Amino acid sequence: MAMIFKSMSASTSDLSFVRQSCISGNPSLDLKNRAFNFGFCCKGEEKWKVKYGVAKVRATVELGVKKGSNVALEGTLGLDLVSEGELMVKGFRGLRKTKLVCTVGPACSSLEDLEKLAMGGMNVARLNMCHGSREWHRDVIRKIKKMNEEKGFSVSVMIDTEGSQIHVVDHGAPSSVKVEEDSTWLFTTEHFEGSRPFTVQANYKGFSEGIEVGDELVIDGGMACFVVIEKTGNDLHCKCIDAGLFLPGAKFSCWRDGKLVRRNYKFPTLSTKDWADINFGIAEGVDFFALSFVNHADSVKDLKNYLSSKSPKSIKVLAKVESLESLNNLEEIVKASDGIVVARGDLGVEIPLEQIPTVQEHIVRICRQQNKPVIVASQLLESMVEYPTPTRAEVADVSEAVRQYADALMLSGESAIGSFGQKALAVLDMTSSRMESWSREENRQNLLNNHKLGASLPDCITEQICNCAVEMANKLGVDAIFVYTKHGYMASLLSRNRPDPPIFAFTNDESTRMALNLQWGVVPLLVDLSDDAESNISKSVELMKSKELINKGDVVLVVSDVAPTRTTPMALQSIQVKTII
Ligand SMILES: Nc1ncnc2c1ncn2[C@@H]1O[C@H](COP(=O)(O)OP(=O)(O)O)[C@@H](O)[C@H]1O
Ligand SMILES: C=C(OP(=O)(O)O)C(=O)O
Ligand SMILES: [K+]
Ligand SMILES: [Mg+2]
Repeated sequence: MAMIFKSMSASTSDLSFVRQSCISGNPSLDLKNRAFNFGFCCKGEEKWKVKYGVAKVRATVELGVKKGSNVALEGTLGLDLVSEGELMVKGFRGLRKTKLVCTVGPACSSLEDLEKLAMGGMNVARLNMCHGSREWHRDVIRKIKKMNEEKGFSVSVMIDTEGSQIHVVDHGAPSSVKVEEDSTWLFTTEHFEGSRPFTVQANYKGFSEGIEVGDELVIDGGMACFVVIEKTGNDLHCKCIDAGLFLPGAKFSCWRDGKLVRRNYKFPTLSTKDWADINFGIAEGVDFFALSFVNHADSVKDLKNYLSSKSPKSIKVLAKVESLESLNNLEEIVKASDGIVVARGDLGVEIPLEQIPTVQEHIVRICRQQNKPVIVASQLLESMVEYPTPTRAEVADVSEAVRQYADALMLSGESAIGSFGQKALAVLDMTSSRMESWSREENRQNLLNNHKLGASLPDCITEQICNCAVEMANKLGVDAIFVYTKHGYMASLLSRNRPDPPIFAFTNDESTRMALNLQWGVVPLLVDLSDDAESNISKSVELMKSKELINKGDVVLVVSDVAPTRTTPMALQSIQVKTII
């Protein structure tokens, strides 16, 4: 029995719903009265396929999917469920290039919610070790891994360290507290239980070192502002000069004559707790560490050295740029890291808010020059923590990050504690897809400057091959780029040029696959690769064809890199253009 129906108006999530239900063998799949804008056919009871671009004929059907049938996991293509679904529905050009990171918190930590986020396009799940117990995080990581394994998702896991920073541990109230103009407050390290009005407790004894009478304390980048009126010992007596709010765990910066006062705390970038969290991450097999409050490249190098001796798999290290110091050492930090997080939350405490946009643009540019993935983070859709729609300004901010060709966007509180996490993810998805297609139409990637990376001849050859491959792919308007990669390097060099078509990166290394989830425009696939490059190419083309992911007439540009062997004693890097017949 073959069923075919074709009709109008629905979204990818409907398709995802259908696929998901098939995989979990949900017999109560209810397709009645649901309309779709893609064709759909079910051959026999167990197999089904989706084709895009078919005629619009309205119909409703019921699907007889056998309970427990394993439809999406057949074959060995190693393409994740979500990319496959998107590709079928939207075609090559419809694949979103910008990657999406969601912070997992109490609002989205159930298996069901994690699956919805994965379906909605979450590429990387971030766990912030500032919050929650290690047991809580372990439970979430295991759920994600189980979901990947059993349902065909490919969501990477990132652990974000707590790091050390001065903040307020108590301000006399359990949640936020209002600060009225002219009210006077005591900032102290004296430990007290319960609440004491107009008293805030700092977490570090030397918190007031270098602060003088007349200095201004700016809370959380402008939530409230105080002037220091008296200093007794380590304690500061302050008067509020700009009313606002004190949030739990608020942070502050000190200003004198309109300039930030730099105070030299000797906090280690990685505290004892952070090292314990890193060991925990290694044991749980996470894919990324995001290192908070990196000031120098050395702390990144230390962690990378530690991981190379202690972790059985490759784990990438991202540096979070969120201090003034890190901006001064930016190039060295970018060079030492596997990627960067523009952590605008804390950055906004350390530098004037109005400088954030230019600093962000600068960091994104440096990262692309150095070929390192970059995540733009914090407050992208902050109002969606409470409301179901974003502000127009937030949508404009997201669009700007996409226009700058950042690799990834990140949700924090929106997904961790917000009531509309899935909706916020959908806003990122839609907004980035729209800006990407506009950028393609405008040919904006021509504006990227092609910074030369390689010094040695082999490196220069690889880089040139990738630059030229992208130029060719764009000019020829090919449907897809295929690349075969062990460590992801060639895939990243292609991604750096922000090509029009998607980059399908075939790798036989699971950690490379998970790392590439963060890279702009790359769809990673886990496959068996042999030493024979030609056979790898023909096998993957055949597999894609058999799944009707590529069709007759499609043009694919293939970039391959063959290491010398005993029989062919020379390295061979090539660009081939294949027309599918
Ligand atoms: N694992 C967690 N458990 C509880 N709350 C969390 C967790 N992760 C994040 N949150 C909440 O989400 C908010 C936003 O997350 P994030 O931006 O990562 O942290 P922060 O605001 O501390 O920098 C946090 O303030 C916190 O209230
Ligand atoms: C991403 C950030 O770090 P965290 O949420 O851990 O403070 C930030 O400060 O913007
Ligand atoms: K953190
Ligand atoms: Mg931060």
